[in-house]
Amino acid sequence: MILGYSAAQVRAAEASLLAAGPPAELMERAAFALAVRVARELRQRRGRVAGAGVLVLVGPGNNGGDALFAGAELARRGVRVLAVLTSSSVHDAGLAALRAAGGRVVRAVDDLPDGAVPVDDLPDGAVPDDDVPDFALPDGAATGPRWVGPVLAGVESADVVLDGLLGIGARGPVRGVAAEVVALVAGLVDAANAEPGRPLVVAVDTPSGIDVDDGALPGPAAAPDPVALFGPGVLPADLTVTFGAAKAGLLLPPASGVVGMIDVVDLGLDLAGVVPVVARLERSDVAGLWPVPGSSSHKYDRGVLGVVAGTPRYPGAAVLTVTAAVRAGVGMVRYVGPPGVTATVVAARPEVVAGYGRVQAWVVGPGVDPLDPPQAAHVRDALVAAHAARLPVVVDAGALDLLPDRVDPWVVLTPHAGELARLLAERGEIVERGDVEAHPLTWARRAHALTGATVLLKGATTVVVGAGGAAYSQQDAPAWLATAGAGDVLAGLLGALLAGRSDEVVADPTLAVALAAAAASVHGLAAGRARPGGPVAALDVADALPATIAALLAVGDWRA
Ligand SMILES: NC(=O)C1=CN([C@@H]2O[C@H](COP(=O)(O)OP(=O)(O)OC[C@H]3O[C@@H](n4cnc5c(N)ncnc54)[C@H](OP(=O)(O)O)[C@@H]3O)[C@@H](O)[C@H]2O)[C@@H](O)CC1
Ligand SMILES: [K+]
Repeated sequence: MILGYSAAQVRAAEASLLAAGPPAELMERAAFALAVRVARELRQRRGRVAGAGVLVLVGPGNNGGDALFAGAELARRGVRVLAVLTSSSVHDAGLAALRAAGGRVVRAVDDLPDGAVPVDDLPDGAVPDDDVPDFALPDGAATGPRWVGPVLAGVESADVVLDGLLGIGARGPVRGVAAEVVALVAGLVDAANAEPGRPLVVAVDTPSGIDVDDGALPGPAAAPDPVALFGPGVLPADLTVTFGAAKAGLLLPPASGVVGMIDVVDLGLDLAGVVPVVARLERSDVAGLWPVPGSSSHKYDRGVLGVVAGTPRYPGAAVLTVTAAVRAGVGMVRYVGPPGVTATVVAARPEVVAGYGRVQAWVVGPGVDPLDPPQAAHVRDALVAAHAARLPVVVDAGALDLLPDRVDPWVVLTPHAGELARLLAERGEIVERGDVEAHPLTWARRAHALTGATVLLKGATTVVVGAGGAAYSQQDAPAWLATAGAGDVLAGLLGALLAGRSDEVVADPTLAVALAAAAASVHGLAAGRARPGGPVAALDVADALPATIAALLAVGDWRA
């Protein structure tokens, strides 16, 4: 499990370590680990470290200090290091170390005296002069500040760009020259995306331009400058090397989309007893949550799932939901719907039993039109019956419009951003889809507070919140999974999980939150397994569930 903490939690945990030893020691350890990680990337990309090019973007604080010390270590290993300073004062000891190791420095500050050259500190003989090459400005940038040329050349000749502009001290959108550097470098890297030699962007602790605590992207979303050269207010990373513990913002959307791989450097922080802001389940965690039948299990204790899904207009949603539940290993499915849809469902899945009966959990809503009286009545009946019998329910799609004001915490809502905005607006909040997308954790929490339900907010990164403040973020799905019917499969899969552990979920509703996160994870993994690297249809995802679950459980066994 990856645990994501707030900047304040990390600083508090660091305080005791800082009190125990010299303050520079932590930074040296962080920087050394970062340099080793970058060296590994360079070796993989080029076969050797010496002779590689690394561009280091340096901000005013300790994040810049980390980057400078790492740059120094890389320079000692024969890497051509060019540091871009975005502030008139940077970490002194880090800068001295970089200079001593033969690194070169460009000052990207607006207050250069007339006639000053932005490149300084070229140690005699340490680096050939042509290492900071001609600064040909592209069209449209000819009037840009003088540092633009060296930065352009630096990006062009870099194997790795190290983003040490801002870490956990960042507040709001990137300001000043650093914002221009972010925009320029992000634009250049993006433009080079299709090229084989595009530099790898490694974020130091966090990508600059994200909100470290809630994963928001407070800067401009697109080019602030009409010249296409300049990009957005964040520098997307391929790899984030984060120190001490993962920061919550790395796990939370939308920032989770710009952090790349996450590597946590252990600094020996003591976070015991500190409740993380958000958690991400890894495969072994999901395996541990899965209800696995024992030798004496029968279909009833494996869970019976009631499903109210589909209408004559959307029969496919019912087929997808029950197929996913059956494929996920539920003991039995009871389907409730109009006769024509029932016939289609039973033809597709002969295991399904039609009509009401005893169940351990419900899924209501996939493919249901809330204005379709018979199915809307079934949804309402199921919600009432589930509340009376204390049974978990997945409330999806059309059933979200039929939700009572308050529900039990073992009721799991599965909206996407637009549906969540509508649900919140109906409860008096002034919020639109874009607001939910910009601050998904905040609005999912609000929906939980207003309704009492566990809330699974679907997206490229899925956020789940619920009882006790528990929050998860899962990012296991390929982009191809954004396809019709994928939500129906998720609802059926989650229903199977809740039915399999129904009593435990009601006894401890935080389990509903974890199981919803597990379902989101398996959903994404199954999509990847169904059609690796290519388009995937919803039914393919459902069909890939048994093999996906088997592979997860094999990992679980191996770890045990
Ligand atoms: N603590 C530890 O033990 C360890 C910490 N470590 C490292 O330290 C990092 C934290 O360092 P930090 O506290 O110096 O903050 P950092 O992120 O460098 O930025 C602060 C500077 O940025 C400025 N600034 C703020 N917002 C801005 C914006 N939007 N746009 C532009 N500027 C902005 C802000 O200015 P101010 O707002 O104060 O005017 C201030 O000058 C941490 O992420 C990790 O890398 C590791 O070495 C391990 C040990
Ligand atoms: K950074």
